[in-house]
Amino acid sequence: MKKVSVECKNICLSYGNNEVLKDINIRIEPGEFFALLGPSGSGKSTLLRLIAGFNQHNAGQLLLDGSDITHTPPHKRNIGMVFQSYALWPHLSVWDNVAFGLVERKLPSTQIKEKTASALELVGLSQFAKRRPNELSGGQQQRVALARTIVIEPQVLLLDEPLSNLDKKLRIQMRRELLSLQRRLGITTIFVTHDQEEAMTTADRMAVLDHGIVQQIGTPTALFDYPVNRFVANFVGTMNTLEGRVTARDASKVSIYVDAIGELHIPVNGHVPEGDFLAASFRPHTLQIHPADTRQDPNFIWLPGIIEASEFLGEFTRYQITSGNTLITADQTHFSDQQKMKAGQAVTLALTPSQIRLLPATTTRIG
Ligand SMILES: Nc1ncnc2c1ncn2[C@@H]1O[C@H](COP(=O)(O)OP(=O)(O)OP(=O)(O)O)[C@@H](O)[C@H]1O
Repeated sequence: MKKVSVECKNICLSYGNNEVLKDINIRIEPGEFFALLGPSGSGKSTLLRLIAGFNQHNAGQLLLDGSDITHTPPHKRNIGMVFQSYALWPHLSVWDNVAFGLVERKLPSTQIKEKTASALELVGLSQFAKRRPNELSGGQQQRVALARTIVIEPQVLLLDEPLSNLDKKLRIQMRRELLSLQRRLGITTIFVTHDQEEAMTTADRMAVLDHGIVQQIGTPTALFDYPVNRFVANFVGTMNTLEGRVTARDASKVSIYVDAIGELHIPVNGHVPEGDFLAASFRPHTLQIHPADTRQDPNFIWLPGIIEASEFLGEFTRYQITSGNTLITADQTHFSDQQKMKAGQAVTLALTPSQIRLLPATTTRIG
């Protein structure tokens, strides 16, 4: 099957006065597994339904393999969609649910038989063909919904929170299955989720949406390592930020003055936003906690801290530490009970300069 691209160009959609999608520009490459990630109400499902043809945009273009499909009705788009609720026919067997789209398209019965059998085999449900949906587990129903969609051989597969009805263990298993199926079929797939772990573990690339605006598009690693703002940074993980007033900037470093801490000199590493205030941002795993009297290696940026609380999470311990006026999260591995820091203990935090990102600050005035 030919792999196709999907492109949204300057797409806007409003419900009355409510602008739900604002100037969306995304290009999804042929064969890509692409996630739309964002909080509830950010417009993910609206965008997916628009690609399927169930919603109509007010402005912009929607291109499938380079051709504008804005005015093509849903059934002529060759796009398959799996709904969050699965939307299976309760009175039909698994076999008839999967064969439904082929019967509707009036395919010869031998082809219906062949294609239905192979779709069921693909999702590992051949032995359940005679059952009704209510005689299946959630994960099995989800596979029927997938088989029913891929049996018609769409050029694009749309998945609206397909795993949200499953418990955590099954969700992890199903997302692996989904990814392996997508890889075997090579079908361009767009996947809506509000679960960052789901998006990060499966997507080739993803777009983070907030209030109908695309905040950033990129690979999971790029979004985690180089978020463009604090919304993206915190949506794909935990990010510490120290906001400060810019005191100097040149091509190689930016200095900011942070209240109750002092001046920090941060090497330029990637894009530096404009503005008089910036947020020095760093992930919890990039920090090291040392006793307060440690000799301070000039290759690190050192911050004073007081341990507030700790949580043992098995593979690491998460510490909450006050530094200046800010609460900082630091993750540390391999602490024995003896080495564990206690609440109230004075410590020094070592920050690796290359791991610090400069992001726009939320405040324009400090103090
Ligand atoms: N048919 C509709 N009529 C009017 N407003 C709508 C309609 N469908 C969605 N909206 C509004 O559009 C916005 C985006 O909704 P959408 O369902 O796309 O968000 P979402 O990111 O998919 O959220 P969730 O994760 O909760 O499904 C919301 O403010 C919602 O209330």
